Amino acid sequence: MTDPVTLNGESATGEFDEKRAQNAVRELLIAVGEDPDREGLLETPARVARAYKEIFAGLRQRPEDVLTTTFDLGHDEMVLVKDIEVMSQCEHHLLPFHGVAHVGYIPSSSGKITGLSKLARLVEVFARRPQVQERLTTQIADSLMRILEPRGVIVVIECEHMCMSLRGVRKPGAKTVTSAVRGQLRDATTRSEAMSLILAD
Ligand SMILES: Nc1nc2c(ncn2[C@@H]2O[C@H](COP(=O)(O)OP(=O)(O)OP(=O)(O)O)[C@@H](O)[C@H]2O)c(=O)[nH]1
Ligand SMILES: [Zn+2]
Repeated sequence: MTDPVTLNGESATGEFDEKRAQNAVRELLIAVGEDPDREGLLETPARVARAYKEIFAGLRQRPEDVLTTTFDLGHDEMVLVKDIEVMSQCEHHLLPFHGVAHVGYIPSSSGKITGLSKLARLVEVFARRPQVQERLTTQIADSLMRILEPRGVIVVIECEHMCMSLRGVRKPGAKTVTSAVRGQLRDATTRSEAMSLILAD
């Protein structure tokens, strides 16, 4: 069940209307001057609808759904997963932005931790929505803080935006770096320890 509170906007439903998506793609093809009834395009509205369902699947997932496995290992020092591949869609142009996310946290004093893969799954939940990179970064950090109750969180994301490469200003290769730092990771020493781990090869 989708919890609208975790969605990007208050009136978003998270529901996927396949027929409506197909009609919209057909309309778009006509709008760009194509013939949606030519053979090569006959299946395109259905294919694009299925593709959109997949790339926006995060609208039907909650962070709680993926941060399920937690265990108390008594490890209360920093855990950092680096270079998690990010593929998201910019909400301004519905074009991809892609790159990597680095997600780290300092567990609660009881040592409550989650599975490493769950951090990558968490990135997916928020990446598979119409996004801006800043919100993607803060949503990951804030949901980790809320669900895992760690002493601190750091999320750094580096992405190239197709809307800047393919069109508009046309600057391929430009990277946008965003960060969200919470709790004890805001302290200068811990933060620089995390940053040196992130920057190390
Ligand atoms: N802050 C932020 N901006 C983004 C992101 N993705 C795309 N944008 C920017 O959103 C802006 C939208 O600007 P507009 O002037 O409304 O749109 P536009 O005429 O298509 O802009 P240009 O890309 O400059 O041609 C652009 O500057 C994009 O680079 C993002 O994740 N975060
Ligand atoms: Zn864009």
